[in-house]
Amino acid sequence: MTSPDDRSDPTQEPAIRDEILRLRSSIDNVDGALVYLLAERFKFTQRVGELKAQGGVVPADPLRERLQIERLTTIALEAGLDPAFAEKFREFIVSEVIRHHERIAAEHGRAGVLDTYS
Ligand SMILES: C=C(O[C@@H]1C=C(C(=O)O)C=C[C@H]1O)C(=O)O
Repeated sequence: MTSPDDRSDPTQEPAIRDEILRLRSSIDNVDGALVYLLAERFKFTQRVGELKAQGGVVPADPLRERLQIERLTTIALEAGLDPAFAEKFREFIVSEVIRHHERIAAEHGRAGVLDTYS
């Protein structure tokens, strides 16, 4: 099977080129897995957002986030990943989730107003 990276030929030296292309194929697999995992994570957080809106719970949960940071810092250190990078990545995703939850809460609020007057 060809990978999109086969079109980008990094060098004429066959041994080096072949290893880079093999590595890129594995990188493509990891990137694909990350996208699938993120899609699954957003499905779960979407449902949490709906439940929070129903239950009148605010979107952000700083205590839960502190526990996530502690846990992910430990895992990053064990895995040999820079924990500062792991935290930047977590924060990037969670801030997007909170934006989604704010939107769900606003929509829920509007639906509530419509219910009241319908
Ligand atoms: C998903 C939640 O809402 C927010 C998003 C979080 C996340 O994406 O992991 C964690 C805590 C909250 O700030 C939650 O409370 O579990």
